[in-house]
Amino acid sequence: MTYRKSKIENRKTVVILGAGAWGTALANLAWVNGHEVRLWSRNSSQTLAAVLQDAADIVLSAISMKGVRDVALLVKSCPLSPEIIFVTATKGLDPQTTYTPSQTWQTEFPHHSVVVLSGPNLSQEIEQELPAACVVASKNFAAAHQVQLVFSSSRFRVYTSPDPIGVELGGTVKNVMAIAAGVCDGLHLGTNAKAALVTRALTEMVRIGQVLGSKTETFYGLSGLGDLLATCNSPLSRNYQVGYQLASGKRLTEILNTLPGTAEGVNTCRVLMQISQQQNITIPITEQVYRLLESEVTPQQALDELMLRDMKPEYNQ
Ligand SMILES: NC(=O)C1=CN([C@@H]2O[C@H](COP(=O)(O)OP(=O)(O)OC[C@H]3O[C@@H](n4cnc5c(N)ncnc54)[C@H](OP(=O)(O)O)[C@@H]3O)[C@@H](O)[C@H]2O)C=CC1
Ligand SMILES: O=C(CO)COP(=O)(O)O
Repeated sequence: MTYRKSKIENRKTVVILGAGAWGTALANLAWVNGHEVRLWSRNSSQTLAAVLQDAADIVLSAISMKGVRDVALLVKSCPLSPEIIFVTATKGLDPQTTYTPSQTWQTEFPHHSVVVLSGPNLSQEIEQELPAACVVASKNFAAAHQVQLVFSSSRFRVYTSPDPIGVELGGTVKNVMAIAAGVCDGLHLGTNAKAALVTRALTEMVRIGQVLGSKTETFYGLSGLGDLLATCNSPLSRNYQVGYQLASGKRLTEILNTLPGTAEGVNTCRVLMQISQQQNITIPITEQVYRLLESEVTPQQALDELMLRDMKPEYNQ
């Protein structure tokens, strides 16, 4: 599907891969700014090669994590301009490689710039034209700035960052924390418990990020704390919904069968357990979410495990 609007200066051709909730919302943001937008999904009538022809400037992937590698390989099989900037908006981790989406794209396209787009961006609110902000992060500032120009508007404020992995990990790990927050609210544990959970969740995100090569301050920005607050506090979040419904006693398969769209936190939790074992990272909240998803503990048992961990200082010296 191709959308065209009136001519603007510096008009770009933006190909969006993935016509789900987030891909469609991002397509609209670029389109209202006057760019040519082509939206592609695996069910499209047009082939990917046809959509990518005539020198697309930006190729943005909003594919669920499970499809990222296959789609990246499909893109690689098409003729491409060497100038194309890849943007990834997926929040997940590859179970086979443990790579982030940007690492997957960069591996397949080592000579192209890759930009991560992430932030507190519940797609339903963005579709309602409510104001929001996000971060675009890349090792190549010029590429991040081009993406900033394409998506910025009076209702979508876009910041740049030089820390793509940090920005990506914030959006990815908080999905696991949103499952925990949903459990917390589903069990009606109160405001104190929720504040403690979200605060310790941020500490856990920083700890993971430090081992995986991110800047600590990135986690205190929009893509870390910002996205954590949005998803841990909104019933619009699918990950929060997973936790909330687990707390009511529903089984995971039953919840996922009726969930609208993707809850990446379920898969991310499993990959984080793999990474924590390989890298020896302490991730108590993620571990309890994992055990809950695997039906090894009840929500109440998961809570007890977290409350009765060994006593320790708030910050390790
Ligand atoms: N919705 C939101 O508020 C936000 C979502 N995100 C992230 O964006 C990503 C997509 O989320 P969202 O749009 O909500 O999810 P949806 O489930 O609505 O859409 C997922 C998209 O990915 C495609 N897809 C899934 N599996 C495959 C596959 N194996 N091969 C090819 N394509 C595939 C789907 O195609 P098909 O329709 O054919 O199944 C669909 O186009 C997730 O990583 C999510 O965490 C980030 C910020 C906000
Ligand atoms: O990432 C999101 C908001 O920033 C969307 O969260 P969910 O995938 O949990 O719906």
